[in-house]
Amino acid sequence: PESLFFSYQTSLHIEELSASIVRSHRETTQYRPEELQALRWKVFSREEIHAYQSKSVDEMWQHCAVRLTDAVQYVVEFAKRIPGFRQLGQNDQIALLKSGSMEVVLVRMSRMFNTENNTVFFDGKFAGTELFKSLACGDLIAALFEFAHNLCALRLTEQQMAVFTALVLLNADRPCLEDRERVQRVRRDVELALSHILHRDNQESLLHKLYQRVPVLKSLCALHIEKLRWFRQLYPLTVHSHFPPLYKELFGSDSDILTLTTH
Ligand SMILES: CCN1C(=O)COc2cc(N(CC(F)(F)F)S(=O)(=O)c3ccc(C)c(C)c3)ccc21
Repeated sequence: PESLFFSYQTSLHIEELSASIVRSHRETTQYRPEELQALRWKVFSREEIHAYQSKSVDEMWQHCAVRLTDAVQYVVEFAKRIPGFRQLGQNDQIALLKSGSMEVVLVRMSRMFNTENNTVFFDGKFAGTELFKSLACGDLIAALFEFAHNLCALRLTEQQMAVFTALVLLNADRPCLEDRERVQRVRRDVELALSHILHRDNQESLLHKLYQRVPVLKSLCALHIEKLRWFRQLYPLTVHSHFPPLYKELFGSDSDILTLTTH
């Protein structure tokens, strides 16, 4: 009957959509899970930790800003490969990336977390919270670790992570979107893909656990922006002349959207 054919067509489309998002995820993550697994016990020595802790606040912030910008660039690449994302208006693509890229970086950081010794992958090895002391934002670091730990504990597969991060980006409620309905239409198919994957993995319960963590993502990003404002007041020159342009454009207030639109 008609309905059977229709549902077959839809599920084929959803299967293809999931596969293409997972492929994009694999192509745009800096480290494969197996690489991180192999490195999981490479931790920093006391001397190395001391070296990081002796960096000045602005030096360590600059160091992290460069890494964060690098990670964001991969997220921009991932977004561009999500079917339907490129068909959105240019301004809407930028609005989604401006508000969502940090959230995706934070979700991806949970892949780089080792829950056994509470360390996160940083600069090639696994680091505990004490290494980031010179950032002088212990509350942000603690919140980052807490978030990464809780999400890592859900043991998402790469496929689940891939489709979940696509959903984080395709949020029709973001500020200053010109065509919300269009974003919602692209999002709907990705929502079907996530429930299809979770159903197939027999892990439907993960769906509400993931959605429960979205508000924490938002508060973490808000805390990051607040810290960045604090830092910018203390070290305006460092931000002005040493922070990557993409970082300032995404997280700074002066949003000249040049860097984001370079293909
Ligand atoms: C302080 C600004 N900041 C945040 O507020 C949100 O998270 C961040 C991540 C990253 N990098 C991870 C990335 F490269 F994936 F982005 S990191 O330099 O490797 C790193 C890894 C781990 C930690 C604990 C920190 C503190 C840094 C950089 C900056 C931030």
